[in-house]
Order: sequence, then C-alpha cells, then structure tokens
Amino acid sequence: MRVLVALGGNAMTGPDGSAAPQAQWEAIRGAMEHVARLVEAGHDVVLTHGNGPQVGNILVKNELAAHVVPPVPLDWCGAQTQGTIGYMILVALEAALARRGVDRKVAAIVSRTLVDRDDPGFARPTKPIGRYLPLAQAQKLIDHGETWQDRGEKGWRRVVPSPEPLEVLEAHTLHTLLDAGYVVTAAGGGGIPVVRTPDGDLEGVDAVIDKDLTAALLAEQLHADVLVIATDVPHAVLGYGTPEARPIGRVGLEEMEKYAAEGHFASGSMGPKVEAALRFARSGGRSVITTLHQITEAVEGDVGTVIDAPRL
Ligand SMILES: Nc1ncnc2c1ncn2[C@@H]1O[C@H](COP(=O)(O)OP(=O)(O)O)[C@@H](O)[C@H]1O
Ligand SMILES: NC(=O)OP(=O)(O)O
Repeated sequence: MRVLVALGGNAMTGPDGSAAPQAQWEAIRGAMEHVARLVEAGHDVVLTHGNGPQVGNILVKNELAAHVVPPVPLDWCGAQTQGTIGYMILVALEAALARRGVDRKVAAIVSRTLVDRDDPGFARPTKPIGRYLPLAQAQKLIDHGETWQDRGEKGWRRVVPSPEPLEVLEAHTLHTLLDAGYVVTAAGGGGIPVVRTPDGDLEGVDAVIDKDLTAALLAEQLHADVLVIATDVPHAVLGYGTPEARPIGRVGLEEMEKYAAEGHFASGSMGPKVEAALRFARSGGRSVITTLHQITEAVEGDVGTVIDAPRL
C-alpha cells in the first residue's frame, strides 16, 4: 500500500518538548525505527513532519541577533527546518533500514506549498509555534507587536498566520521518486508557503502551514491508500481531559464530522489532525490517528481512530 505518515512534533523533540539537537536526534532515531518497520512490511512510504518548535526557535534567534545579522523571513525559516529535519531523517532512516537489511533508498525534498494571497488566515494568526512562556514574559512580546495565545497549562505560545494549503508543488518529483522505489520525506512543516504573483512567478510569504492539513492534501495528490497521523495519543478522544473521556475507534465520516462540530478536538493540536483525517477520507482514502509506535498496525490492522472513505 502507499502510505503517507505525518510525524508530529512529539516524534521529533524530547519528552519535555526540548528541541535541543541531541533531543531531536534521539527522537528522530526512535521514530525512524517505527518507519523502517513499516517499510520492511513492504509499503511505499512518504513522510511528512511538523516544524512548530523548530521554526519558532529560528524566529527567536532572528530577533535576538537582529542587530548583527539580518533577520530572515518566515518562509526561509520554514525552508531551514525542512533542511535540518530532512537531514536527520535521511541519516536515521538509512541506518534503521540498513539494520533491518532493507534495501531501499531515501530522499528528502525541499517542498513548496501554494497558498492564496487573499487567504483569511493572513489576517488572523492561528498557528502556535516555538516555546511556551508564562503570561508575564509573553506580554512583553505582545507589547512589541507579536500575537500570543493562551495554550492552557503549558503557558502562552506565539501564533502566526497559517493559510490553507492548496497544492504541494513538488508532487511530480515525488511521484517519480516513489515509482523508483524511494522512501521520501516531503512538505515538512506543511511546506514552504508560496503565492503566485500576478505575472505567474512564485514568491514566499510569512506563514507556517499546518502540516496535518498539508499531509491530507499530499496524500490525495500522491494517490495514497492510507494517511497515518502519528502523534502521542493512541486515539482522538471524546470529552478529552474530562471524567467522561472516551477513545474513538473506527468511526464513520458523518459521525466524526458531528463530533468535530461539537468542539471535541482542540484547535492547534487534535483539531487540525481530525480535520486532515476527515478531508482525506472525503477524498476516498482511509485516515488513522494514532501513536508513532503503532503506525504499521494502523496500516495493516484496526488500531487508533480510523475514518474510512464512505462507500459509494
Ligand atoms: N479530543 C482530543 N483527543 C486526543 N487528544 C487531544 C484532544 N484534544 C486535544 N488533544 C491533545 O492533542 C495532543 C496531540 O496534538 P499535538 O501535541 O499538536 O501533536 P503533535 O505534536 O504530535 O503533532 C495530545 O497530546 C493531546 O494533549
Ligand atoms: N507546521 C506544523 O504544523 O508544525 P507542528 O506540527 O510541529 O505544529
């Protein structure tokens, strides 16, 4: 089967959310063992990944060093995260495949995602990135013009514009690599956001696209059979965090749409995952939300929250 796996920040940072290099290496090495098992099982695998912690950290460096090094725009920051995370995935996945005696080549592709210049997301920042801060510290940055949001018990987090992904522009390259047997990583951090100029060129924009929404789009563009959204919880949950919490297993499209409309899935975390899973199921595929440890079982069995395409 052709499988698109979307790796969450939890798969790429330390247990405390640390984005220190050693913590990222350890997390990615662990994650690639699970991906290698999926490849060993005979599936064609495309990986995509988040970049929220990493892109936020680059922005902080930008600000702190602005008086000595020219700050770079957010699309550049996103491109940098694709490079660094793609590099770590290549090293870790190649090694994990070799240990299993699996002879498959790997590639990581710098990928652009087309968005609409007039997307309402540019006027209303919604994508949480970077570190969490207590309100007192966040307030100083808010006073300097940044937008921060209360993210609950972990603290406040900066939010940036997050337009809808319309097209992953590297799809043709990815088709070619998949047909040649590569395991590919693409559209990291939702893809580098670009818009069409009136004369038809492309130009980067200041935004971070939601990687789960791009994953659903890319899965459709690549004609994947299954979209696996790998995170740190085994299921999407109804009444999450309440005494009535109830995991959702296999669920129909309409029933899941109803739960989403009732507000069961938090924005900026489970919300976009469920939205992505719904979109891919509507396009005719099977979507699964579960933990990284269970991605092979998610493709071959019946674990996690599973939304099947409606039978026509
Ligand atoms: N209804 C829900 N069911 C399950 N998890 C939820 C729900 N609402 C919010 N969450 C939170 O969503 C988190 C997963 O989203 P996120 O941290 O953004 O994942 P990742 O970094 O892996 O992409 C879970 O750890 C959980 O705390
Ligand atoms: N770009 C993006 O959605 O990153 P996270 O999944 O790390 O938030």
